[in-house]
Amino acid sequence: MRIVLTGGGTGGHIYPALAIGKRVVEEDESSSILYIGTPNGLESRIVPAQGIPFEPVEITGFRRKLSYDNVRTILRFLKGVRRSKELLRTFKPDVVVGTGGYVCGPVVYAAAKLGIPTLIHEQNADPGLTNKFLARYADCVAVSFQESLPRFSRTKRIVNTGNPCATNVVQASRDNGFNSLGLPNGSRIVLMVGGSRGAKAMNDVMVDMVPMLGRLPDVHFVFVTGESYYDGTMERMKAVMPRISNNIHVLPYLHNMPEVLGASTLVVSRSGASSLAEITALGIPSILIPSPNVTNNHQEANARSVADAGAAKMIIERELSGAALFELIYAIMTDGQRLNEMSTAALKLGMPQSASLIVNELNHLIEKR
Ligand SMILES: CC(=O)N[C@H]1[C@@H](OP(=O)(O)OP(=O)(O)OC[C@H]2O[C@@H](n3ccc(=O)[nH]c3=O)[C@H](O)[C@@H]2O)O[C@H](CO)[C@@H](O)[C@@H]1O
Repeated sequence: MRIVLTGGGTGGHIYPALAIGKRVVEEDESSSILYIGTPNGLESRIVPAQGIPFEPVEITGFRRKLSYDNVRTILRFLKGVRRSKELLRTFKPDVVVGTGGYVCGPVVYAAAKLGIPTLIHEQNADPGLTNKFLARYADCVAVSFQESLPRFSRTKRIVNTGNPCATNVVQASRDNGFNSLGLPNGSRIVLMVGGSRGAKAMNDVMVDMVPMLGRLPDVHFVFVTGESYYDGTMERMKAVMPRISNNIHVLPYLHNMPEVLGASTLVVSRSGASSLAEITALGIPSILIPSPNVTNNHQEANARSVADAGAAKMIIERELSGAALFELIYAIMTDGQRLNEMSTAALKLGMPQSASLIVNELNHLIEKR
């Protein structure tokens, strides 16, 4: 298969695209991938580092209010469409896949106008602006949450495929997760992580909880602060407890997140779409603290969907405190039946086969052409 992937801005748009590319190559080694992204976005570093050919297209986003910048954005969009058409005519893909972010706009639109089959993937329960615009041009919209199906009514085909990041985590080794933390297999782990960049509000609460954690002596707490917050958080923890106990493990970032997730009993997390797909695919009970700093508060919609199914408890950031979070962790970790019930509910939502479902859709689109 010759496939163009496009998506960018945050890891939340890039990792699903890469997971789809990985599955395409697993199914057919002779496949060729071209990734089209913005020249300065995160994708311009992540994608070439994985050995995938990358071509840039300049684009900026629309402002939600009427402004002169929007005129410039439209002109840049049209230029982006011309550039995308050149790249597509040269690469001659069988199919084009967009996973959200502004850059998808010109690329998927250009592909549709050239008659190349297109699929867009929406990660969030509340769809993004670019995907809403592209939905009427794409041949297929793949969503990750059941409740976003009605949000794409003017689409040729719509399917719930889940988020392909889920496929990566179920392939990972749980034993490696314990080993990498230096813990015996089967240790009970509470993993707390504030998304790919860390979250100050969650780090503040980690510090507040340090003196309380002795109440759960058989539990290991793995606190992931985010690279930029690590030094400050460590300093504050040491001020509270000069010799941090052996059951507290503080790390700036986890490069083997799928393995550590596999080893975790409970996860306390932001509710970014990929994180939720990973947690549910593994059937891990969770406490979700949505980031209030995202468009349309979409992390709360993501979290609500998982909490309503009984797989998670949600705490709104303004109601977050060390004491409140610890009481909830304590209640869940000391109630085996509740852990089992939450785990079963999470597994029901999880879609570990997501990447194959999407690649099947791509094969259908190509056959139909
Ligand atoms: C702040 C922000 O705008 N977040 C948005 C961003 O997600 P953002 O990229 O912040 O978060 P996601 O939860 O979607 O993805 C994070 C990814 O990073 C990985 N990870 C994280 C920490 C770590 O130490 N190691 C590691 O590997 C996770 O396993 C996951 O695969 O795009 C998502 C998809 O549109 C949205 O739902 C989020 O609301």
